[in-house]
Amino acid sequence: MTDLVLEGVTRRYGAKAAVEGVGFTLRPGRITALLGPSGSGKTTLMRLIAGLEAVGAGTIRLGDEILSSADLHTPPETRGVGLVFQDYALFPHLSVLDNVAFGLGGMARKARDAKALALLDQVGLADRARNWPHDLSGGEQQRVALMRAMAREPKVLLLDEPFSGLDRHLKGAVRDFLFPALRVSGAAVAIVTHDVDEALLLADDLVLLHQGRVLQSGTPVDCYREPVSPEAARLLGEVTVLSGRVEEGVATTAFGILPATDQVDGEVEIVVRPESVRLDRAGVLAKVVGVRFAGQGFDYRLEREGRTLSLRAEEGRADVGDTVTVSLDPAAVRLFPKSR
Ligand SMILES: Nc1ncnc2c1ncn2[C@@H]1O[C@H](COP(=O)(O)OP(=O)(O)OP(=O)(O)O)[C@@H](O)[C@H]1O
Repeated sequence: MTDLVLEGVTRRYGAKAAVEGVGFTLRPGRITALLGPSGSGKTTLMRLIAGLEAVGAGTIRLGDEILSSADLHTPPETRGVGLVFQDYALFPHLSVLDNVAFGLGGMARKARDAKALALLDQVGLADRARNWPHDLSGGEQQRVALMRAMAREPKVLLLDEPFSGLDRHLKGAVRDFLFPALRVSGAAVAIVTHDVDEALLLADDLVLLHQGRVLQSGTPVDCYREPVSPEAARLLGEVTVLSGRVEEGVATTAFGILPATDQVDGEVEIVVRPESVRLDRAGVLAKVVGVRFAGQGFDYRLEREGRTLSLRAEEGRADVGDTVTVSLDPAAVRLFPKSR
């Protein structure tokens, strides 16, 4: 099993770079989520890895084999890379079984059908083998499309928004079967998603993209807890960026002071997530300007000195207009020297 490695990958459309100097590694048996706002280059990267686009600069290699460089381009069909797009289009004129068997090209018919049936069985659809795709629900079609891609035993599997279009319940069901199956298959898997919670929950690795560049890559825990910049932090959920000033190891903010012994004196940006703000009798006064029930808890909007901040609390103890006392959790907030 081999790593898929991107180094310095650039692709331009006219004067504009859709991706620029991108490097990351997809590892066998691991699922890497590409996360980033619309237009950050996620789909372009998938197309480059699949070989549907040529790179302008940089290399894409599978182990020692170069798949793409400025002067070399392996065609998509010989890369060993499987691609499943959002609309997971099955061939409407082929049965469910034949759709999966389609991926098994060179085999004798009987062996091919037996293997396709075994794959369908893995996802609980063996009894639907003789159906037409349109007889199946969206979630079932999704599973068939994935099995069609997996039938070829790709070394790399790319999934572009595989869960968009599925309702919440179906998403859960598809994910529960899919992710363990993908890890066992040993393929290096990349998944494009807009859903931050999904990426944090399910991926082994993240690649955070912004304007065609990688802001940060690493495990979900590392990316969430140790963002490299306020921009990277913003990609993984709600944050407030407070400005502050460090003097002699102490940062002063609108919401109180923080230890900052590892910071040089000067202006800083402080990344605060809702769960890094605590209701604290010893804290500073803040006014509640919004309360929202969020299922597992309550989201408060707090205001102090003209700055607002979100706080997540288990109990709904305060209403709009109330005053509460809060502090920032020094272990959970992150300070960055202010970029000029
Ligand atoms: N064929 C193309 N011609 C011109 N520009 C393109 C082309 N494909 C992509 N781009 C541009 O490259 C940038 C990256 O696009 P890409 O589709 O990769 O982003 P994305 O992160 O997948 O976005 P989304 O989440 O909206 O799908 C965008 O600015 C897009 O307009």
